Amino acid sequence: MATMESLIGLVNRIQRACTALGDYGGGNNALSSLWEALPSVAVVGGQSSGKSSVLESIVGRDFLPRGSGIVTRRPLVLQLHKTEHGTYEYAEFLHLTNKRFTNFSLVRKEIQDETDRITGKNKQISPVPIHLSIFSPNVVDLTLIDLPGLTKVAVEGQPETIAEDIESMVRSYVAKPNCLILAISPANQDIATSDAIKLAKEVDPTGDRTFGVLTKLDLMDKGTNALDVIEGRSYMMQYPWVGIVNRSQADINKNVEMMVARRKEREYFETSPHYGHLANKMGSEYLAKMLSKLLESVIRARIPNIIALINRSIEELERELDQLGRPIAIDAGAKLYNILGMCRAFEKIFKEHLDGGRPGGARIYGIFDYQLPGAIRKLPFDRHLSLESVKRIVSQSDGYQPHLIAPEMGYRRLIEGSLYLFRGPAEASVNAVHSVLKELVRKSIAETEELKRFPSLQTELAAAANSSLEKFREESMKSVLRLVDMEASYLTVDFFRKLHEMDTQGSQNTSLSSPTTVEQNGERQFRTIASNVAGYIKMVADTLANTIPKAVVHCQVRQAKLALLNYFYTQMSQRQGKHLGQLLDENPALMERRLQCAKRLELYKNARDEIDAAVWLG
Ligand SMILES: Nc1nc2c(ncn2[C@@H]2O[C@H](COP(=O)(O)OP(=O)(O)OP(=O)(O)O)[C@@H](O)[C@H]2O)c(=O)[nH]1
Repeated sequence: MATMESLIGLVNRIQRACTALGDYGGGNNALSSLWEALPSVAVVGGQSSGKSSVLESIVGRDFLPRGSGIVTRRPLVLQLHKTEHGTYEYAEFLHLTNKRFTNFSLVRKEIQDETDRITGKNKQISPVPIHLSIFSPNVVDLTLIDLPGLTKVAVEGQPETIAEDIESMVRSYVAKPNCLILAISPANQDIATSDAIKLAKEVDPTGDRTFGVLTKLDLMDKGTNALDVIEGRSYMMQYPWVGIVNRSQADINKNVEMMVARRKEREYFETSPHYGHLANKMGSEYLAKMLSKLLESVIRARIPNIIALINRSIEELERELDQLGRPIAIDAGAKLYNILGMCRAFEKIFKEHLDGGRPGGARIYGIFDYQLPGAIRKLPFDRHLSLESVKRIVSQSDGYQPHLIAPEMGYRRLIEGSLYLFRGPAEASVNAVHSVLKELVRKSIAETEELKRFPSLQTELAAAANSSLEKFREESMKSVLRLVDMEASYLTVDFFRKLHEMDTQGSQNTSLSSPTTVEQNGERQFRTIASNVAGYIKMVADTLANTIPKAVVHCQVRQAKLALLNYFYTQMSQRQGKHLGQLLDENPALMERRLQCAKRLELYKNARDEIDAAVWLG
């Protein structure tokens, strides 16, 4: 397995990549978090407990912002890289790649500026970490996360909820099972009041991953010492407590060098009557080495889980990318190819609706089987052929000369008037089929998976299809009305010949029946006319009930199947790449999702390669 440097360095590299791609754990990503699986050391403590001093002492440099109230307002991921003895020290920020800081007071300023860039000057906090790498021969390979101090009260400019906000941010780090907790408590306060220990007890009740550090031993009241805590009698932890003596505020004000401070700290423990026997296990240098060894062993133990998470995430991300579809190619030819491919996918679904593979087409045939016959049956022929109406129309048609035999003109007027009524059902059939076809276009677009990514193409495709359907409808309307008009333009003579024969026969029988008055004769003749016309209309109705569907299917349904997008295809083939690209503008949220998935997939694949390489380095 890899050496300590390569494993911690490996995790450092993966952590930096995670943050760069927006994965800094905390569950605020819809995507799984690799960060959360990476072991890290979170530095937790109450305000002014000495966190920053411990960090600076471990690094051996003055580089953290200081001040009253809350200074640390964003997590600072501090990645320490041990370099060859004698090499110069420098720092780099993830957000300022290729810029090396050798002046560490500028590092402090950059931390302040970068903090303000996200949180603004109003002392808010933010969970977005700042990544700072320090390369120095005076450090060990180690990653520490400096978190805002667990504060008690808001100061000027901070929201009342600042204490809860900080605690929930700190919790989002320390609650992770892969996170080691460096709990900083000042020795000059009762350990029972330590904010850090209280929180650690909650998230790590067995103390498996809590590391106790006691600062400010030099500030304890004369005649007192912290041996009860340090030797585990006050609060037993899995790992032994480490005592620290950092620079006092006076030392800081005097700019006492960190290296000098480290030496003073060593001397403090070596000469201490209380801690002399523990001197080799006290102080910030020992703490750093021990933390580094502990972090390396935790990483080593977690590598299999990390690899499993990475492989699982790669599969999930590749599956999602397949669903989201790959980015469309740049050149016009590829764009046109993609567009035509999606149009054909749409047409296939549309035809399946019409031909029975999908449910839509049955509605069209329902129009011919139920709606059209029903509409014809409801036509007001009774009213049009009432005795009164027949009398009126026949008389009007005769003019001053009553008809001699059969009221030819009367018949024509009655039939024409009746036939005109068929226009309604004929038009209604055309419009009903048009509505169904439009609805099938809408449904088919919605059912075409490939189109989901391209709202503009969907809109353009729907407009083109509906425009074609409109043309087909106009054509169909002309055809069906022509069918109705044809019935009026030439009456079927045979029908009336047969009627005449039946009438002649009927009148012979009638002469034998009881005598009637002129009035009754006249009425009977009008009833006969009405009945004859009704019979003719029935014959026409039966004919139209068959011919109208034929015309509608021919002009609308068949055309929709054969030529719905012909005009659209012609337009597309004449469009330039730019216009084609406009059709392929994807839903921005979907593009963003694909981008995030692609970046996260790249991160996981790189991490897998890094881990494979580290494991091979052995
Ligand atoms: N004498 C002495 N002073 C210390 C020690 N550790 C920290 N201090 C002083 O305590 C004050 C707070 O130290 P910091 O390191 O800023 O504490 P902090 O927890 O980082 O503070 P915030 O991040 O601002 O909450 C500073 O004035 C330090 O000089 C120590 O071991 N001994």
